[in-house]
Amino acid sequence: MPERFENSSIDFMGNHFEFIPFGAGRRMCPGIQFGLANVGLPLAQLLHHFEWELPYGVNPKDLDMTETHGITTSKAKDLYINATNYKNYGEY
Ligand code: HEM
Repeated sequence: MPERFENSSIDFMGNHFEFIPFGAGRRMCPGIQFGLANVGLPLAQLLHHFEWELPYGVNPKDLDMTETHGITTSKAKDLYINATNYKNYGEY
């Protein structure tokens, strides 16, 4: 639920312990800027170049968003989505 941080003053720079993806304190991740660039840029490219849709007949309300717990949190059930190149829509 990333939207829980909307309109919130909580940041990820190690000052608020409810959200520390890069750790905190003197052993905090030194690769934070490199890491952020390598999340933001590929994500922006994927969103820019593809149309993303659920497979035919799948209702968004039926998506199982159950999480598993480990070193990182991930979805318990795989998410299947169709990526269509924007070129097929004749936009470029
Ligand atoms: C989105 C990407 C990344 C995430 C989420 C991440 C997260 C973390 C976390 C949680 C820690 C432990 C901090 C602590 O103990 O308080 C850490 C440590 C570290 N990270 Fe990253 N990291 C990322 C990318 C990178 C990159 C790109 C580099 C190097 C180019 C890097 C290098 C390091 C190093 C060397 C440490 C150990 C720091 C120490 O123990 O003093 N990380 N990282």
